[in-house]
Amino acid sequence: MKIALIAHDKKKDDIIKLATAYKTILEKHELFATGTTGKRIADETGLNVHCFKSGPLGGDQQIGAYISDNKMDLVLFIRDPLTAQAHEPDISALLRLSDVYEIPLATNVGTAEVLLRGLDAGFYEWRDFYRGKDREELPF
Ligand SMILES: O=C(CO)COP(=O)(O)O
Repeated sequence: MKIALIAHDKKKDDIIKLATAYKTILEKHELFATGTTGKRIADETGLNVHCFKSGPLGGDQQIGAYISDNKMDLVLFIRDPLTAQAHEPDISALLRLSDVYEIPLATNVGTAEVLLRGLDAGFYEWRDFYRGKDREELPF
């Protein structure tokens, strides 16, 4: 599965803890991230992460493009709900596209843990079926 990992600045320590705790699950998958989040995860956990641009410079949009191309299976976006973000429209667009394409999306660590455990238990095997199919072939 292709997994996107994103965290706002005040949540970066939380996503490092999450990635460390679930490293044995995450390392079985292909990991993507916005720039700063991805660099920290790679440096601090040793996981292999493909880094897009930093979020404020277009990284959220790049992940959104992957979703719309049916090339992302899961989004773990640990958001900071208490700080205004200059690139809020990009964030909203990413969340919206996750919903448009029915991609499982966590916006906090609690949900991210449930999704990672569900992933490891095989709950997302339906994504293997739909990945690579054209938009017209999808059921939504
Ligand atoms: O701002 C972000 C997501 O909206 C995260 O971007 P960085 O990982 O580059 O800090």
